Amino acid sequence: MEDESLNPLRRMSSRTRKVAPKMVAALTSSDNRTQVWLSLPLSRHTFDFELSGGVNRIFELEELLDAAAQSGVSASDAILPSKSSNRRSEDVISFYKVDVITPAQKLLARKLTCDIVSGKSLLVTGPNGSGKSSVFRALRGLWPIVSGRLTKPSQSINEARSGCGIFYVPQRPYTCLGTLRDQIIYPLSREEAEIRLSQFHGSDQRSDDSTHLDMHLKTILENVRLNYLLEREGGSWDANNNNWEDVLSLGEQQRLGMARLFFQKPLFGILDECTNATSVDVEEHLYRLAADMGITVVTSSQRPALIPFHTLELRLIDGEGNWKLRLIKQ
Ligand SMILES: Nc1ncnc2c1ncn2[C@@H]1O[C@H](COP(=O)(O)OP(=O)(O)OP(=O)(O)O)[C@@H](O)[C@H]1O
Repeated sequence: MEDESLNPLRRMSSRTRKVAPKMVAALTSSDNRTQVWLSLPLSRHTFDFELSGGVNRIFELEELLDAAAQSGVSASDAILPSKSSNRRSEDVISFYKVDVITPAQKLLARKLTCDIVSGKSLLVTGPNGSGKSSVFRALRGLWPIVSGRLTKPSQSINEARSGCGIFYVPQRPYTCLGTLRDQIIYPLSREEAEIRLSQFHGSDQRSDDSTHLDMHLKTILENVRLNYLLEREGGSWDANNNNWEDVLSLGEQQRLGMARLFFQKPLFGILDECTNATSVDVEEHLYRLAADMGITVVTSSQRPALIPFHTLELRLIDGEGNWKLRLIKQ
């Protein structure tokens, strides 16, 4: 277990935690970083903590600046950890010096350092076998982080959006046993989905929740251009097909995967080549929807058409540990 007393950032007072990002911001825009840090007004009470935390943050900042210089990205815009003083840990996925290593001990990304901030989507690119999916495996916790630090929003319900923090959509979504409705609300049960939906709208309309849910799902189905599925099932959400995987094409399954994303409406959507079997125009439409819904996407894809939907590109160069960050747009 981590000894909290050894971590100066954890030892900071809540006031200091609020102030620290501002200091880092001030530090960033200054040539004389240490001087700017120490010139901030600090009360006697918190000075020791702030100084020890500050020294560590200076070291971290310098390492991040080095990483930015190596990667050719404008550090202030892309990878600095706390540019906005308002940023909450729930609003960012942060890789800090993470070594992405396969279970066979092959190093795919060395000291990966990158902040994915809410509103700034990331596109992960690279040749076959370079480690794109592996970065996602590390992000999902399927592979342990043995070196470096990965922080991300909790999966639990986010008080601001009533959705989950992160939702993962794989290339081939799992089709569950059950009704057409179940295919969209998976992994939630119908009751959980009804509760989730009433939370989305902050409503008390529990009496007609089931109708409300089905109407909402119909809109989502239309959005992912699968409304004909409902018609095909005679308009019944309770249509129960035990072999959805055999009945649906891969492109349809992928659009169902995106329907799940839109139902969950998370802060971050992790999209692992999950639209590559759809046509480019449908794919673009789906990404526009995600942006309109305020979902920040982390995408693995080789399709150039998706570049404009992202702020940053993480390129895994060779599957030998080398990577590069590129700012696509501000
Ligand atoms: N469980 C595993 N154990 C050992 N090696 C693995 C494992 N999973 C993946 N790898 C290896 O890690 C490397 C990166 O795989 P990954 O699936 O991340 O590549 P990718 O960039 O997503 O490839 P593609 O573009 O083909 O989907 C490959 O050489 C792969 O064989």
